[in-house]
Amino acid sequence: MTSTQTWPAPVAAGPVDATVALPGSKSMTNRALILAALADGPTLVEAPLRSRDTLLMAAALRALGVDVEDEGADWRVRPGALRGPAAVDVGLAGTVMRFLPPVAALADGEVTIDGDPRARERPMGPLLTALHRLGAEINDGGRGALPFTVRGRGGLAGGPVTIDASGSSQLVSGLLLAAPRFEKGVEVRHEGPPVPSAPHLAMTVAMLRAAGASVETGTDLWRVASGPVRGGVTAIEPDLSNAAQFLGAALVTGGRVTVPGWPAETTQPGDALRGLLASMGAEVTDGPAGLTVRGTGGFRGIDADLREVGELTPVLAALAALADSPSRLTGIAHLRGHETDRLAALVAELNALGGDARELPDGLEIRPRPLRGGVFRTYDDHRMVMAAAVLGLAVPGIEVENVATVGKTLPGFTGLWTAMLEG
Ligand SMILES: O=C(O)C1=C[C@@H](OP(=O)(O)O)[C@@H](O)[C@H](O)C1
Ligand SMILES: C=C(OP(=O)(O)O)C(=O)O
Repeated sequence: MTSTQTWPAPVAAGPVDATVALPGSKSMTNRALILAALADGPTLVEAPLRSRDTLLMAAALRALGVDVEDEGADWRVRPGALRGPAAVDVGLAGTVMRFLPPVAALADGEVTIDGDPRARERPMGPLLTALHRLGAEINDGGRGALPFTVRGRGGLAGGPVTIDASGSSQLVSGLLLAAPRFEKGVEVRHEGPPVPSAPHLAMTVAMLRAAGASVETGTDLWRVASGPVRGGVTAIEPDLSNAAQFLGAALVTGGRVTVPGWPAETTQPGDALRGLLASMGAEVTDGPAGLTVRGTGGFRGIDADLREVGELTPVLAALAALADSPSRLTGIAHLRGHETDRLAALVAELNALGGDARELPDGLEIRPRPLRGGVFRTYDDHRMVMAAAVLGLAVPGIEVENVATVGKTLPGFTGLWTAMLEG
């Protein structure tokens, strides 16, 4: 997925004025696929995201015996008897590497699971230990990381388990999503520093309940009863985290961007953009046309705890570098285990353009300074491409390395970006 050519991030010629329709949510699409694979009948997944992360999930489920077929813009999923032998490639998708192994443990046969070199470094051990305690046989050579083999026996006992999910909420979501199919369901208790990404855990619970599962929650506690998973129709919302760079463009250029189809109620963390961009000085309005963000001229930095919405950090950091006052983004130590060490990558790339960013133990401090053009490295991280594009609106001469890596969640990004700038 790498290319040696860079992408010249376009400078905004003036205030943007655009409506940007966004493809489906990665997080909802990959949860919908897992639940559909475990259901007792077919599911129509409406308006799913088609990107590297979701195509890898679809391929992984097909390898286990699930039928995932295009039906126009939708996906029709027909569950089958889960079976190995199978080889699964998770790429660099956290959702695939954490949601698929519990499903593999329900299969009959061996499932080998591997991914990109960086995926082998992302937090995984607590999930493997938990699965082992719940009755799975996994051979990971003692590494607690990819690659590993799940020796599925056609079912899993389940029951109570304690896990340290401070490295990633997905370690919990993975256990919960497959749990209706465990013989005893599951009771997951978290022990350790705080679990990040609370909205994503709420999304897991909401989507399980919508599929008919019985879920109880407490503080750092989730209980899913054993029982059937219903098929039917699951509509995927637009990806609100992928709205960040487009709405941010309104702020940077003093323009206006509308995202149609913004849900009135949602568990997506991107919904927090409304408050975050407003506190930077944007005017945010909700109407029949969608969510509109208007930049009113200059904009200020923020002091924000992003623990719940960590995936918004790269774009917010780019905005912070262009703001009128300093920013502190905290609660995000776990971003060191994302697609790349995002704290280190953002500091390195902002400072290479003349910026003043530094790492905090759990975040970033960014002081706006005049920036210059240069090559912006993206570390196989889709959100580094998005951050670079935001900077490029105001800073001439930014050349984005390996722009294709944005296809992890938004393959049409450069087209959408150019169309937004053209109005
Ligand atoms: O469950 C999910 O769909 C996600 C959870 C979050 O992971 P972490 O809790 O590891 O940050 C988020 O950053 C990721 O983009 C998607
Ligand atoms: C952290 C992210 O992805 P993943 O699902 O791979 O964890 C992200 O999309 O910002």
